[in-house]
Amino acid sequence: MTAAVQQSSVRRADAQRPRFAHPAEAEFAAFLDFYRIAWEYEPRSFPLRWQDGRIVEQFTPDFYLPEQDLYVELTTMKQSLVTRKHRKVRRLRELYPHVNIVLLYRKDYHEILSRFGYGSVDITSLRPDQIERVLLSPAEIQRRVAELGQQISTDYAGESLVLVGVLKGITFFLADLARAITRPLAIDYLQLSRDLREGVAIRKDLDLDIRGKHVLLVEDIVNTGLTLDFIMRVLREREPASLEVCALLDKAERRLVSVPVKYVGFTIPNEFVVGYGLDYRELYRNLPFICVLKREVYEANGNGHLIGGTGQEAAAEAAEPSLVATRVEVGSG
Ligand SMILES: O=P(O)(O)OC[C@H]1O[C@H](OP(=O)(O)OP(=O)(O)O)[C@H](O)[C@@H]1O
Ligand SMILES: Nc1nc2[nH]cnc2c(=O)[nH]1
Repeated sequence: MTAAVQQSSVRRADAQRPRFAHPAEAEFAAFLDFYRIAWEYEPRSFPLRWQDGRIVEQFTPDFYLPEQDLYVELTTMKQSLVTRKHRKVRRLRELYPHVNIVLLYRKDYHEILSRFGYGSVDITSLRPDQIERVLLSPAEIQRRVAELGQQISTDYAGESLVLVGVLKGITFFLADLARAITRPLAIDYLQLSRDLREGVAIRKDLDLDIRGKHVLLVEDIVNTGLTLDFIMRVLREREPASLEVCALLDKAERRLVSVPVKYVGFTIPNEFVVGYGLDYRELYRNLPFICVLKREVYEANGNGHLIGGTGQEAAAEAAEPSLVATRVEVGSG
């Protein structure tokens, strides 16, 4: 079964956007949307003071970020406002010690990102303005990987399996998926070489004998399907008891060869993506989220940070604008 569910929950349609009391709030909401951080606007009021049993003062923080169970109150540099807000936040913390709240200045918006797993944006020399858009946040990836792990554990009940990862893009997905699967499993790796004249070949073969084993081939992304088709044919010859595929990302509209992908994390549009193992000329694998790069990042020739020479063409090809779609879907196998 493959269920396709629209996955734009954190980006709401204009009609659903609340009426913000202040432009700074609209700006903060846009910032959260860009990084695909879920938010609610003023969902709860906290009574702060009572008189004769009646509430005479209450505080409604601007935002609630459910993924971190965190309330955010925005503030400006205007001292009178800041002092009043500090007092309210202090009082709220006294009365409701279990409630997490931060008072946030505009200049500090980016600080909040580390709480949501975005700490590597700076250390990998990928500036936020080089990101066309964040396609999948760390939280979205982790939720889906957990679901895949559960489903695979159920499907392989009573069995053990061999996870075969295709290097190198698989690094983080395989590590996370393996820990989300509750069946006994072995892990092995394949690496391929690609040559324009000689085609695809195995550069690093499996260490394990997979004959009679339940093999789950794990890929970071399926695009044309040519890589997967080659690997499936090689592995089938070794007569495993079963052979299935789990791919984190599926660019279904790019498919040239039909390949059976039983478990799909996300069906994504035809854009060149990096992060969470996926590279552009060996960079950006360590981003904990998946994003589309701005064209100028991969069109800027001679960038001293870049390594290798094949990604640029792939990126340009994969980002063919006429084929760009705008949806991300979640599929379950
Ligand atoms: O469906 P296809 O069109 O064949 O493309 C999918 C392949 O491309 C990527 O590998 P890449 O060559 O980028 O290697 P890497 O994993 O080392 O980054 C990915 O890991 C798949 O193996
Ligand atoms: N990094 C990366 N590798 C790919 N291989 C096929 N498609 C992609 C992509 O979008 N990003």
